[in-house]
Amino acid sequence: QQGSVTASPSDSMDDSYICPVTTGSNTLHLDFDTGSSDLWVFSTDTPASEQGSHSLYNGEATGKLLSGYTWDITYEDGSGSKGIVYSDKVVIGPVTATSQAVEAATSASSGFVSDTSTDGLVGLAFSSINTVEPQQQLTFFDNVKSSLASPLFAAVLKHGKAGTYDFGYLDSSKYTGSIAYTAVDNSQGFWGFTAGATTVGGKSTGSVGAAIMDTGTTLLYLPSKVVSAYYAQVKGSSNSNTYGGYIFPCSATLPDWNVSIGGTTFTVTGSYFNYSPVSSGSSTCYGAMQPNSQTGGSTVFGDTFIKGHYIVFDQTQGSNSPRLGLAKQ
Ligand SMILES: CC[C@H](C)[C@H](NC(=O)C[C@H](O)[C@H](CC1CCCCC1)NC(=O)CCNC(=O)[C@H](Cc1ccccc1)NC(=O)N1CCC(N)CC1)C(=O)NCc1cnc(C)nc1N
Repeated sequence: QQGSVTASPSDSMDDSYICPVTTGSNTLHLDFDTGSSDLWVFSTDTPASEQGSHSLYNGEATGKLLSGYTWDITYEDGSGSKGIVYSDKVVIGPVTATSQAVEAATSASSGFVSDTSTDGLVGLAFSSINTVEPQQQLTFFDNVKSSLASPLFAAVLKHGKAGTYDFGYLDSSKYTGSIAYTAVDNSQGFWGFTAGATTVGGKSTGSVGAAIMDTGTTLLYLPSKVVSAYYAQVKGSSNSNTYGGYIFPCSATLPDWNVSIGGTTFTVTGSYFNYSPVSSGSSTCYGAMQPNSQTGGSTVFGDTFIKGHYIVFDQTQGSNSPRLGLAKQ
C-alpha cells in the first residue's frame, strides 16, 4: 500500500502540522512527530474535565483493550500525557494499520487540553523509545512498513499552507533536483544525522555536528557558535533574557542560512527565521533559530528547517541502515 495525507499548519506561526487520522471509527487531527514514538489520543477514557473540545477516540467501541498496559510520556517542552492502551485499526490517507497500539489518554497536561487544534500525536521516531509498559509497542510506520511499496515516508511541509506526509513512495513532482542521502544514527531512538558547514552571506559560520530531524519541534535549535554568527548579520538583534532567546526588530532583513548535509548545501530562506512578534502587536520579533541550550543541548532541525524541503525518512536499505533523504521543494 502507499498514499498521502494532508498536513496543515496548526496556526499562523506554523507551530505544528496536523493531519486527519481515523482511529477505530473516529477521525481525529493528530500531530505527526518524528521526535517521539507514541501514538496517543484524547479519548472517552480522558476525564470529561480534560476533554475540552477535542475529537475523541472510543476504545471501548472499536478497540481491544491491552489489559494492564500503560504509557506515560514527557516531552522536551515539559508537557506530557499518560494512559491506557488499545489495539485498533488506524488509517492515514489510504494506508491502514490493522492492529495499531492506540494509546488513550487518562490525563494530559494543560497545554494539550487547551490546544484545540490537536487531538493527540502520531510518533514516527523509532519504536525503541515507545513508552508502553510492560511491552513496548510499534509505531504506525513500523507496523505498516513491510506492506508499503517502499519502506519510507516523506515530510513535505510548507510555510503557511497545507503540505503532505507521503507513505511508501517518492513523488518527484514534490521536489527539485536529486535527493541527497545521509546515514541515520538511531541509537537514541531518533532520526539522528550529522550536519556540516554553515554559511551566511558567503561567510563561514561554523559546523553543526550531530542533530535530529524532528517534525514535532517548531524551531531550529543549533550550536550557540552558529546561532550567534547568524544574528551578528541581523541589525538590532540581541539574545534577550526577558524573552529567553534571540530577538530583533520585526523590520529587520533576515539573511538566508545555508548548511551542508550529505554533501549538498540546503538553504533556509531568511524570512522563515521571523517566528512572530514577542507579543501581539509588538515591533520586536522572536527568532526561529535559537541556541540548542534551549533544548537540553540537542541540535534539532525542527519545522523551520523542514518546511520548504522534501525530507525522506527511509529504511529501503534495511531497518538496520536507516537514512535520511533531503531535497529542495
Ligand atoms: C519518549 C519521549 C520523547 C522522545 C520526547 N520527545 C520530544 O520531546 C521531542 C518531540 O518532538 C516533542 C513533540 C511536541 C511535544 C508537545 C506537543 C507538540 C509536539 N517536541 C518538543 O517537545 C520540542 C519543544 N516543543 C516545541 O517545539 C513546541 C511544539 C508545539 C507546537 C504546537 C503546540 C504545542 C507544542 N513549540 C512551542 O512550544 N512553541 C511555542 C514557543 C515558541 N518559541 C516555539 C513554538 C523526549 O525527548 N522526551 C524526553 C524529555 C523529557 N523531559 C524533558 C524536559 N526533556 C526531554 N527531552
